Amino acid sequence: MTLLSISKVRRTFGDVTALDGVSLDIREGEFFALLGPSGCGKTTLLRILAGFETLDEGEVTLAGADLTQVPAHRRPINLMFQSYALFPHLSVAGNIAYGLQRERLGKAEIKQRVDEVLERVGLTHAAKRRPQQLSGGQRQRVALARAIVKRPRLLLLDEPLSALDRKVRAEMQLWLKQLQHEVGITFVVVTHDQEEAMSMADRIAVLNQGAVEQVADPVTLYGSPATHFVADFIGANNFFSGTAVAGGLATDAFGVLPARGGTAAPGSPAILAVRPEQVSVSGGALAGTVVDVSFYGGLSRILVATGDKSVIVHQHGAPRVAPGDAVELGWAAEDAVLVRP
Ligand SMILES: Nc1ncnc2c1ncn2[C@@H]1O[C@H](COP(=O)(O)OP(=O)(O)OP(=O)(O)O)[C@@H](O)[C@H]1O
Repeated sequence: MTLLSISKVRRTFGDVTALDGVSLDIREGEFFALLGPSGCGKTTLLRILAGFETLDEGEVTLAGADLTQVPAHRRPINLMFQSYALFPHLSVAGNIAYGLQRERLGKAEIKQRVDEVLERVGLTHAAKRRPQQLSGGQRQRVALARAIVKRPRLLLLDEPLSALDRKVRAEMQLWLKQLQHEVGITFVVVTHDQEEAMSMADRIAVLNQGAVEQVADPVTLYGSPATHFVADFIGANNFFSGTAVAGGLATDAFGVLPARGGTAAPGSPAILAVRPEQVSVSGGALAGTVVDVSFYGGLSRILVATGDKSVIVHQHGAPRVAPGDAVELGWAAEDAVLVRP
């Protein structure tokens, strides 16, 4: 069931078009990510949903009711900022209780809800501590506790993990996803980090220059990107340009390269995208020379020169080629996809 419906939303700032007719449907209970590079408009969209920003055109409804006329504090929506902005003079429990106290709930109910949420985020033992006595990951969990204790219908998270270091971030990604499934609140997270979006979200909208390029689940986005931008933004990829034909892409330099049809119409200009892990180094039709090999433990990254192009190949485990080796690059047609330029 659709919880949040965003329809043809436009927002300009002077001559900058931050949102250029964005339409999205977000389902009840979903973990949804808005992903895109800096400046693509994702924060503006989040702020519109939260009620801190107005729109020029378009509609936003929550459970069928117009949201745009509802002031920020009356919306059943909570926004968790990038900087968690915890009150330094309040304890962890005090920080979490704050919003409920402002709603003038009874003491007993506040205590019960705070205790429940503390347990949910694994911070019962730290209830009396001050924010500055916590680690970055723990502070993050307090901020989340504070947001979910109010039981919003929709929780908006702006780059929620960006303040954390890499290792803690990876743990928090898993934790956040579990938490979301447990509490069942619809999450909309803004991020420019494609790995973060891929690992957490049920569905992702990829934004580029104020417009939605594609909305899909992570596996579909990775395996069947609709556009060159999506294929490039998500994960590593190799690209060839040419004309879509039956069975692949016609190129000037390499003849017809095998690929599935994807989103490119036959006869039209198209880009072939093939993931490095789908490219093999023997038995293919593209003659090349290994230029560089790097080993990353579980993965080897091999750079091959063919014609005037460099192709990246990933091999599982230790490399099985060395610089200077002659190779024959190839891939199966179903492992490459034609996308719109
Ligand atoms: N209040 C404002 N006044 C003028 N321009 C703005 C304002 N807010 C946003 N913009 C512009 O609108 C565009 C989209 O900004 P937005 O903050 O939504 O992007 P973003 O994808 O969230 O980027 P980032 O990841 O860097 O925060 C940018 O070009 C930005 O400079």
